[in-house]
Amino acid sequence: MKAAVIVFPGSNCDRDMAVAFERAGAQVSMVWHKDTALPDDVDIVGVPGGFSFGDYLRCGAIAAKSPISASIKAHAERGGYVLGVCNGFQVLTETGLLPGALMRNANLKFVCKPVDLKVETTQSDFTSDYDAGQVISIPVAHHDGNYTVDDATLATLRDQDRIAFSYVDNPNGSTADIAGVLSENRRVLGMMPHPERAVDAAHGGTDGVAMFRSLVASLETA
Ligand SMILES: NC(=O)CC[C@H](N)C(=O)O
Repeated sequence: MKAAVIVFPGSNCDRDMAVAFERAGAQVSMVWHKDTALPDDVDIVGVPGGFSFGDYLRCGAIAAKSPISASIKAHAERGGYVLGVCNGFQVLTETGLLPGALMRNANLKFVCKPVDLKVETTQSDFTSDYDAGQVISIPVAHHDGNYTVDDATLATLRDQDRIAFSYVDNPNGSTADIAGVLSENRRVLGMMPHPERAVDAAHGGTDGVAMFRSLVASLETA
């Protein structure tokens, strides 16, 4: 299974995401944002966390205009998998691959701590190794994590079972406590918490491992 992890100026979780994929058994290439093409036969693109372009304009807005972003969009539009974490989730909303926007945290502060998440759906290759309703602990680290959608979009996300994770104790003001959402075809996941920072006992927890393992296992058998 082949993964590509995108590197923007200011990415800081790119290596962590690569290690998480590698430990789950994926072959990983790092792809600079100025490249125009993804490696051949890539199964999943990881859009990592960080502060791309210093968070100027809006978090993720400049990265969404990088040359590689058109290829990420094309990959998703032909049914390819994409995982966007934190700044990566912000990039995916800015490209239009996922609905909604990540606004400034409700308390206007940077929040950096492990949080409890409820697994809202197991109907995706990202979440199938968890149990429905399972509570997992995954770290957050952001100042613009306040996921905001209008009522009609929220109703669609609920009707289509596209809320992947919700916060048990909402740290940022997100609509309906949403921590992560899936695309309509369930192959693009964006989430503010960092599963790649929870894949080793030294991280203080390993609840992120199941996501990378289930992805690699399902993409290998696909
Ligand atoms: N860890 C991250 O990816 C942070 C994303 C973004 N820079 C924010 O603070 O909201």
